[in-house]
Amino acid sequence: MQSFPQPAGKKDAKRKSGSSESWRSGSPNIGEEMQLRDTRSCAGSEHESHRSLSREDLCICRILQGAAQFLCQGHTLTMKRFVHVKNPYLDTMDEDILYHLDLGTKTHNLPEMFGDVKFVCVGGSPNRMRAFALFMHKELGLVEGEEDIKDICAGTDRYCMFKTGPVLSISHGMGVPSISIMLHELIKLLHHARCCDVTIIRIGTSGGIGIAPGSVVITDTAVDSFFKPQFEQVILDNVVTRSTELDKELAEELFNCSKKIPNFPALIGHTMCTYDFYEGQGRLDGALCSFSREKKLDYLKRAYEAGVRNIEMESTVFAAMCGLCGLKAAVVCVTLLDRLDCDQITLSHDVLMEYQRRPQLLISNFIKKKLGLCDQIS
Ligand SMILES: O=P(O)(O)O[C@@H]1C[C@H](O)[C@@H](CO)O1
Ligand SMILES: O=c1cc[nH]c(=O)[nH]1
Repeated sequence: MQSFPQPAGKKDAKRKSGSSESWRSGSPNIGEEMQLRDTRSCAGSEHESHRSLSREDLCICRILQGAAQFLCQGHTLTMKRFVHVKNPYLDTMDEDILYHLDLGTKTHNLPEMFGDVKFVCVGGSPNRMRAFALFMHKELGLVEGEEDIKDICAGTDRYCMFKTGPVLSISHGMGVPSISIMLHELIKLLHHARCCDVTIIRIGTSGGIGIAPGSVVITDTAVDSFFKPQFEQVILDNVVTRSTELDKELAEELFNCSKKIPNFPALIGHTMCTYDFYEGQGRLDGALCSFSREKKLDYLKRAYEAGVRNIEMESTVFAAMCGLCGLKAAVVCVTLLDRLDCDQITLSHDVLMEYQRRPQLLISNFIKKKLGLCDQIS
């Protein structure tokens, strides 16, 4: 059974313990969730319902009532969506060292360095993420020279990070453990920097199933090796199941964006995330293989029937963590081969580079559209 610690002096907000976490993107923190529920119950009779509420609850009620009045008067209320962490211990820490990023709350002015970040793009390879930052820099028409785009995490060789305008580009290495460490520190970084309305997109490579190599798959749902939309996180000696739903509206928006790029093969589908490139993805060419070609094809065909169009190694934990912390998230991966045809990646270097640039082009167009630079769509 999982129990969440409460920092001293904080309201004792108990959450249902268990192995499944249902709180999702944009939903309030554990404590906030309870306050809002109370708030809704006080809508009918102010006097009656306020009796059982604390001063904080009353305060929130008044803010919501004010907002409701504002809306009734015909105004549009835009709420900022902050990045939230779900760890009460963080508040009690004097300093937070983001070890693998070589950044910290005492050594760096994180709000000044990152406060304006609106788009975070992540991908496995450091070179790809550097290339993406340079490409974005040009596409945004920013004035400073390329040489100003330096690796912010140069003090460590674990990950690299580049910033151009409101876009942050970060490498995450290969596989769930590697991206998960990066995401813990990135999410804390965005939180410490008080970033709001952040969209995060993984731009990666993958193996396709039943689609032409070079296709760009925009993930609607990340699934595990059993085609389930979930990520199982082992916490102490418990398995906690987290949802891997991604933002469907964002996926649609990206798909619509892709239609405007000439000769751009893109589709929306499920993405399967595995813990291994070889046996885990049903390859016959690893150092170990204990299954037949028939078994492999049967598995991949069942994956296709379940809606899976590509396989990679990070999407489930990415979707789960971003969802829990209030980040609008998308996964956009190009396919390098059709796994129903082969296992080895035989693309020439040039073709591989061109394929890898496809998700970058789509995301660059999307970001420019969001920033109102539509006339500059490539
Ligand atoms: O973002 P990348 O291209 O690194 O994603 C996929 C999944 C694994 O990390 C890696 C395997 O080649 O590529
Ligand atoms: O087949 C592939 C290709 C790229 N990345 C993967 O995880 N699998």
